[in-house]
Amino acid sequence: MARFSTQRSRPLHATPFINHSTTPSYANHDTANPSYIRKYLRTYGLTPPHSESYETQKTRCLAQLGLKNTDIDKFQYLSTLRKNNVHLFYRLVTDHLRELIPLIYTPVVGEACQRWSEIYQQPEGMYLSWEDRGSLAAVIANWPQPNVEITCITDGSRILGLGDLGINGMGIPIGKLTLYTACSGIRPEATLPLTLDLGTSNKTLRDDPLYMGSRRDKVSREEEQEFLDELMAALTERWPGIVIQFEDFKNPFPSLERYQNSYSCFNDDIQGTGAVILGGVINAVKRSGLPCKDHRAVFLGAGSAGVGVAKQIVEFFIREGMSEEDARNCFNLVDTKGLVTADRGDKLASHKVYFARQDNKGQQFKSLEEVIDHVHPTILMGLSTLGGVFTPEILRKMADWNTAPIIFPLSNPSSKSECDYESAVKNTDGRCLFASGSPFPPMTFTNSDGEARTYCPGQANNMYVFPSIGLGSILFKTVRVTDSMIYTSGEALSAALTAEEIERGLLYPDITRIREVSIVVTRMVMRAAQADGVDRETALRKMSDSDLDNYIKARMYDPHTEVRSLEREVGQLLSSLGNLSPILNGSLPEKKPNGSKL
Ligand SMILES: NC(=O)C1=CN([C@@H]2O[C@H](COP(=O)(O)OP(=O)(O)OC[C@H]3O[C@@H](n4cnc5c(N)ncnc54)[C@H](O)[C@@H]3O)[C@@H](O)[C@H]2O)C=CC1
Ligand SMILES: CC(=O)C(=O)O
Ligand SMILES: [Mg+2]
Repeated sequence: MARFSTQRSRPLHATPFINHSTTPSYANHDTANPSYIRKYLRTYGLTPPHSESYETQKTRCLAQLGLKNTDIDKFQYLSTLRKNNVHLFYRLVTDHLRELIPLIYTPVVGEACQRWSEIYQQPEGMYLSWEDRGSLAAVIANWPQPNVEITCITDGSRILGLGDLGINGMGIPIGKLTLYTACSGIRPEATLPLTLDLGTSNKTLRDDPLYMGSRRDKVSREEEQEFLDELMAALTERWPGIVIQFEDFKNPFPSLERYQNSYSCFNDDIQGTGAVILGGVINAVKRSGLPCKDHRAVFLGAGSAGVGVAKQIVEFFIREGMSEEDARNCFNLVDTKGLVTADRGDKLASHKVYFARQDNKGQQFKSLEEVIDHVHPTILMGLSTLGGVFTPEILRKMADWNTAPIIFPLSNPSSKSECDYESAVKNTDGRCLFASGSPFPPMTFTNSDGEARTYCPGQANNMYVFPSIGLGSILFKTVRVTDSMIYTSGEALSAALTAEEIERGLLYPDITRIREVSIVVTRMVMRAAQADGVDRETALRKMSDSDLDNYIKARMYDPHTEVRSLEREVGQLLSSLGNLSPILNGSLPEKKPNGSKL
């Protein structure tokens, strides 16, 4: 009798039943599997006998999660669940996005990275070291999943606002890729978390006996570039068309410039952040009642995120009818030396030059307070990693000068947020248009007119766009990720709010709708790719919007239907062999080569 093939057709490429210690167990021992599936998977007898419902599994998981005392315990519980029963993990996450995203992503992933050496339990993702240069393709060949479609790469040198954490930054690619799966349905086995061990400037880590990376100081910029050149070639050689997301590199501008026209890649901190903040700002500007030309923005932080965000908003102001010069003049960027001006006396990093003020008449403004008093901003953005720096005094000034001040403290994790929601609401009498990088809870507040209501903060985090940029690029097999694809993702996000969400005063869609929003944002990203001629799946071009939405939805991994589709596929396979009934009623007719009768 023919042996059953273990290969199944998949919406996105996959080889499901590889059981390798570094990958989640796709041949999972799911207690929901009916007995004939267990027999097919050869897991019969390896799990408790009763085939239980997802509701029962969920009850148990949530109860176990509830028994964990700390956020890190919860983070670890969820990591283990992802490893042991990947479909159950994603069923749980997609059903409880609001509660679970903060545990698998910011803020808790920040603490997890800080304590990675201490809490490490199991391999997830790949580590590539400086010593591996020259052999990166051979090391990458060790990754057991054959059909990777997207990778997220960090060198750990700027993890959230927590500085250089070396290879302990691995929590970030894992967390980001988990969101790719949860939010836009890229199959879990098609994702590759990648951390580069290129040394660390963090001496405390190098001296820590538990640290698991190399003890060398960070390699030079030239060495890093040489390494990345080899890495990009090796990744695309093994997985042609792979989408490559750069994450949390200190000064990632040179790499983006170097690779963006020759690979399907993007930098999430510059571009993803730029797009997501664009989305919120489009809505906030509308809500503020002021035309673009009357806005004045102060950005604390002129790094990857600050400059990336400012550039996207300049583009928005231009599209709203302003000249580029007028649009650029709405922006005032502040770094450690104060307001970025052309005549400040220091050599500006090249990414800051575009925004250097020329109209300061020789005057220099050294502190945020001085800049604020000089500019009287309508928009205050924080991308500085400086927790609490938007003081009550600064917030009150924003409220004095503006009917609806736009205040976005965007640094992560929560401890680095430039202010919290409560302070922003209280010090602006509830009038601020607010969004933060890490989540804050809603609050009730009674304003000076005696009106009490519930206020809901926005979460302005690139998680609203990168999953769609990635999925759109994968589905269209784009040759590169264009500026227009990035801009369009933010614009599409801004338009994705429902009437009810607008009524509630939200600037971003409710997080519980993220999968639904991702379909629309993905479609718009694909349309932008199509307009730029960078798509390779040309058959999709002719689809109407609704057909394309249906196509995207059908291609998205859905953990809830995964067990059902497995049942269907096994059923079809067995019935096509004309041999269904003996399997379904519990016994395979022939002895298997490994001696098992099951
Ligand atoms: N909400 C979101 O989706 C995102 C948030 N971020 C957050 O933004 C923050 C910054 O990220 P990057 O721009 O990539 O980092 P970066 O290191 O490139 O830039 C940080 C900037 O802050 C400035 N800065 C630092 N200390 C300062 C001080 N004492 N006074 C004035 N300026 C100071 C630096 O001069 C630099 O311009 C991080 O906390 C990160 O977590 C980054 C990407 C996405
Ligand atoms: C969200 C993100 O990418 C960051 O904080 O770096
Ligand atoms: Mg980041």
